[in-house]
Amino acid sequence: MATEPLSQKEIEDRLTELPGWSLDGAKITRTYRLGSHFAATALVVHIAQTQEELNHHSDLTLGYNTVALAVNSHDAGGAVTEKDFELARRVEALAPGHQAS
Ligand SMILES: C[C@H](O)[C@H](O)[C@H]1CNC2=NC(N)=NC(=O)C2=N1
Repeated sequence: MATEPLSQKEIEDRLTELPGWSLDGAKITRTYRLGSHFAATALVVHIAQTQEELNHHSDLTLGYNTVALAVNSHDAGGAVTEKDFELARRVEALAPGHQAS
């Protein structure tokens, strides 16, 4: 079930498959660096579309040329679930198209 809390080991195992992602407190996080503020803003819009499709939403932070995500599952009491990793994988798949690193 995608909304079951994952164990620490399950989280760590999944993070090994997601370079750049880490566990920060109770959320999985990643910061992308872009070539400009406009490029970072465009990535935010694309991520927002994806989050709406998944009905799963991160805390998105737009910097000068960075986009940071931090996510866990409210419906699971703030635990990390498979839905968080589904979002992370979808963002990892779309980020290269934005020349995000
Ligand atoms: C009512 C709505 O479907 C739920 O609140 C969705 C929306 N987006 C969500 N986002 C996150 N990160 N966790 C959730 O549990 C969640 N649930």
